[in-house]
Amino acid sequence: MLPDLTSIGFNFQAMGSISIAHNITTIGAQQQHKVTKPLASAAAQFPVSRTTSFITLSSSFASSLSQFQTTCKEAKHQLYCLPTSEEGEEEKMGSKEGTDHRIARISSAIRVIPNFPKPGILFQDITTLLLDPKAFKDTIDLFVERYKDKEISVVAGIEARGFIFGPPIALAIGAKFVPMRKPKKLPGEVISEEYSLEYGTDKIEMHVGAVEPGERALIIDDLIATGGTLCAAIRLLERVGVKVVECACVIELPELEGRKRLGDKPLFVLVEAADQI
Ligand SMILES: O=P(O)(O)OC[C@H]1O[C@H](OP(=O)(O)OP(=O)(O)O)[C@H](O)[C@@H]1O
Ligand SMILES: Nc1ncnc2[nH]cnc12
Repeated sequence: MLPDLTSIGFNFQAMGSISIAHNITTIGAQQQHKVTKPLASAAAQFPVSRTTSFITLSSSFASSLSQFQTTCKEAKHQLYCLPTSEEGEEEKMGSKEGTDHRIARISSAIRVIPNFPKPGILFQDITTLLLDPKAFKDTIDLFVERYKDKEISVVAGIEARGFIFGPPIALAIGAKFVPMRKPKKLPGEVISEEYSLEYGTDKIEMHVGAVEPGERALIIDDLIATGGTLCAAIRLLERVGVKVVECACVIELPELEGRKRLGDKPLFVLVEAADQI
């Protein structure tokens, strides 16, 4: 059953607050994210569970309703709604409210494609986030705001999607960018680490000499699933004496418990994907 989003939006505005929740059992595959707890005042107001998803009631959401209808799938989710501010009004950089709006926009710009690349995988597609320059910029800004004063000299980006988010962050915080690539892509001498994935195994490599012992690194990727990729990246950097200050991803798949695999290495994410079933 498809919810009446127009009326939710109306009630929402009338209440002038975000403290409204609707039990809705149908959710579009495109809106299956929730805002992570440290960043969301909304999350603080609601008992956020794994089966909670946020959507943004915006004109872009409304216009994607027909697509929403075609991609709808049965899922036992509770749907919480965050209001969007008017264009231009949400630049309260650094304020909690401004941050929440940015996170909500980022979350709703990520598309979820079921059964890609294999049956049973809910693929978190960040290419739609890149189509929204505001959401893309907000993504980079949130990372830059967090890391600009942490004396990071290396941003290590993981192939392929870490190459999209890593370089603008590196430039903004005055750090070098080091690509961590799939096997046989780097032309120089490399060191490598193997890892297992949600769907297979792989290896990452880094150029010898790209980093110096004692440097402080931030590792960037689009997503953490099992955490195997990030663990391999951490091992690779630590082998050559680099301190990994933190790992950062746009999306976390919490049910795969990759965060646990990282042990005490800090992980910062912007949105958590709803359950992968
Ligand atoms: O936490 P994990 O279970 O290790 O999985 C996360 C990794 O999986 C995806 O990349 P993928 O291996 O699909 O490679 P690609 O970006 O080159 O397509 C994603 O971009 C991460 O790098
Ligand atoms: N569900 C998923 N979506 C996108 N990238 C992934 N990498 C591993 N699992 C993924």
